[in-house]
Amino acid sequence: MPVKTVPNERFWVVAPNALIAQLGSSLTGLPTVEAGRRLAEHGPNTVADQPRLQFARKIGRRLIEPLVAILLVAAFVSGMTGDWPGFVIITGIVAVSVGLDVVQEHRAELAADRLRESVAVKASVRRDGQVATVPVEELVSGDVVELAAGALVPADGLLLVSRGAQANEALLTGEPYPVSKRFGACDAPGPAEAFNALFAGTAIVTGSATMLVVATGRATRLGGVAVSLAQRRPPTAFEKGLHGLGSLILRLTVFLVLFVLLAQLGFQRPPLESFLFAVALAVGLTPELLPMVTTVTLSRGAMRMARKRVVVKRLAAIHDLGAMDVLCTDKTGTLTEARIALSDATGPDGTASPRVLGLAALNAGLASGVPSALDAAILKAAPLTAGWTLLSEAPFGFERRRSSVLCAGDGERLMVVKGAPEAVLAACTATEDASGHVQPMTPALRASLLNGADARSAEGLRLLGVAARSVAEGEVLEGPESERDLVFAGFCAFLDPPKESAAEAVARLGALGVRVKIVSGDAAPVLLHLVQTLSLPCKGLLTGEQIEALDHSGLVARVEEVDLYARVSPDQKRRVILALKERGHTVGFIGDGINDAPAIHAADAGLSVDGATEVAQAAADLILLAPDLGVLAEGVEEGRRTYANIMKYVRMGTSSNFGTMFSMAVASLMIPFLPLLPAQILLNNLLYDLSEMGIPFDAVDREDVAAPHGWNMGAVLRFTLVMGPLSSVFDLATFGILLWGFDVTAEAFRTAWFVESMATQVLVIFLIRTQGSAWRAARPHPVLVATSLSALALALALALGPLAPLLGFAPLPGSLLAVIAGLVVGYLILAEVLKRFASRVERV
Ligand SMILES: Nc1ncnc2c1ncn2[C@@H]1O[C@H](COP(=O)(O)OP(=O)(O)OP(=O)(O)O)[C@@H](O)[C@H]1O
Ligand SMILES: [Mg+2]
Repeated sequence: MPVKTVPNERFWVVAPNALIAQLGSSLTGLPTVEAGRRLAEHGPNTVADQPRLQFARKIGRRLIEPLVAILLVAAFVSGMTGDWPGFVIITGIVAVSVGLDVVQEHRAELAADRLRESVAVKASVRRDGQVATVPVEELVSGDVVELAAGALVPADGLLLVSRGAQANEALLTGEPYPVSKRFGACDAPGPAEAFNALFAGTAIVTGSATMLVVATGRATRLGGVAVSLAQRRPPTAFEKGLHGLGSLILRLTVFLVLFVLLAQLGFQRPPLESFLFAVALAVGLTPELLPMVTTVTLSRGAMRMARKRVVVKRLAAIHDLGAMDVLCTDKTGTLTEARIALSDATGPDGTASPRVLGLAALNAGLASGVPSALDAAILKAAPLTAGWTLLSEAPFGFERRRSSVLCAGDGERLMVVKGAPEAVLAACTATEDASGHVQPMTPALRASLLNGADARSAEGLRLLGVAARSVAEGEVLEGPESERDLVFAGFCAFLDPPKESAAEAVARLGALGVRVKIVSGDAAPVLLHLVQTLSLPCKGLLTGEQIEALDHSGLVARVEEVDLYARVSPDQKRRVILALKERGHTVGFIGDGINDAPAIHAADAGLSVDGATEVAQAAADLILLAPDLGVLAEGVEEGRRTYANIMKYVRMGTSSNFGTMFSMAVASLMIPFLPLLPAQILLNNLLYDLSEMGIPFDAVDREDVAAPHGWNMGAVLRFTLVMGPLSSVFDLATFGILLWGFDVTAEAFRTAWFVESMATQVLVIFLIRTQGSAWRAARPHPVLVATSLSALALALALALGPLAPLLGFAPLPGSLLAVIAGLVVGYLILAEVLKRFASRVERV
């Protein structure tokens, strides 16, 4: 039977039964075979490109980069004019550098993708009449999926059942507040008003739902566009810095190259050769390996973090982790064991009360959706009494901090509410103790009950208030407004032991220059008790109420000295993060709940843990497979390591490489022939690039990981202004000695200079890679040693070996080689001395 799998654009106006029939499905879902067939026909439920396409696109993008395009033109011109060695070298260089770059980068990205897949989101779907868990990519239209609070909606679809479901559709409509989703007929003109439909990219924040999948992948409303928009983040300070440096180099290059070209033409040199020389200079000046070095370094960082059980979802977040100087965390699971157990249930008079526990169990057991940790603890202590049925419910909400059920059993109808003590007490008009003694609620009584709750919280117990009232036959639970006139029954108290290892982890982070702040929905006394038990170095306290009274600038003024935030709502968590960012901090946030997602998203480094709610995991950049703050300290060090290695490449590029190309430009104006042929410059550049392929693997110094760092343009410039000229001075000295000391031919001049500049450029990495004494630093990684030394050996072999005449090189006398060796050693000694001066301001 052919099924129409792309139905009506406005699918929500179609009656559910008709839509199910149209999609060839049923209430029990699709057969697995049929789902497989549809998956093969319509493709996976994803908006990302296939890897092969990405690869082709990457190569294409490289080839149209201006410099590469110019090189290809240059190769063509060389070929036309019969300069075959030039043609071969130029095309060879383009092929090798584009190839190396793309292959390395692509491999790195694939590896990172594989890691990411290990935390990919799964969906609960009805197949063959049973609920199965499949990766969201395998969903097809006609599937029937179950969605619980905290789930991301995996596709566009029609609601078949809603159990108090509310969705956050900010991505679709821009509306930040959750909207109610209900089953029923709807003739809304657009998706924003379609209360009976759910859309991919939005999230269920309360309640749960069953959905018939109507559209998947690119066929969804948000399709490719909005998803990628949502994933695009503003660049980090480091990325902006690199970009700024890139455009500075580009401008310098354009200036230098135009100047050289005009001067050459002014001297009436052959135009084609002058043009090629200028192009080669431009190629030599560009840090073309920077994207590759960045990606490979980051992806190696991601691999190493994976070994420590941290999955990196967004590669650049490793930098943010390294630059992070404030880490905000929620409490449960990171600072506590998250083994929540019921301690006791007491009536208003403080005596043990089985009735409170029974009511709490009704509330916890009858509520639909996944039970929360607190619910699970209640049900473990007191299983749900048989004979009660759920009539309706108002699921838990983090702003309201209460959850209610309306249920029937034992010949009566009851509304049972539980939640944060103050939130429950606010809706109570009386109290009732175990013996049935009812007392009207007075402000004094409420205050004394709250005081009692605070006192117990101060012992580290987590408290929930429980209240109920009987409900008349006709009355329904219409949502939070119905939670009124309640009779307070008592408290349930829970234990959640502090994690011993947390104290050490916080201390380690502190030693790395990362300040830890706790941002929790729990009550202030609980936080204070925790801080005391673990002796955490946290001071100051703000509660959600106090934050509510502050505007943004008021909060910005307070966040610096306050480390504890209690009873904060999801939006207030986000506000705290934004305020800290405004103070110039690089902020991390770690959390696992629906309530943490906005803050995770707002943070520079958003962190979550395995098993956290989907929305939290989706918002996170990094996911800890074990909820342990300790590995985070290692992640921070890893982030700083990648930064240090990328900076090695940047420093090399801006100083030694830049100096060499600069002196080449100057020399070309002072001598009657080209100091290096265009093809030789390109070869020089290619070998130099090869020598640096090992940088991402290199070890870094202790000092590089000791403190947070950010991009520092001043430091980069200072380093360049000291080290660049040093390299130029030695090049020009070589140039003088060659011309006046040895009176060499043009070919020998080029050979000598090629050898000298290769040796200085390649070897100086062993000095620049550390800011301390080269011989006392962490040992260079064998890969770096191998790439550097083999690039140098290859350079010497090409310049002095049998292929030399083909490349335009000539043999050199031994005395000249000895002089060159002396110059190289002199340069390295001076570089080692001057680098300290050059990088002094870099530690700020
Ligand atoms: N299932 C529930 N039913 C009723 N009330 C609840 C429920 N879950 C949480 N609450 C109330 O809402 C408050 C805030 O929730 P919760 O403590 O989970 O926030 P949080 O910010 O995630 O805390 P933490 O920092 O401990 O992770 C709780 O202290 C409790 O009073
Ligand atoms: Mg939490």
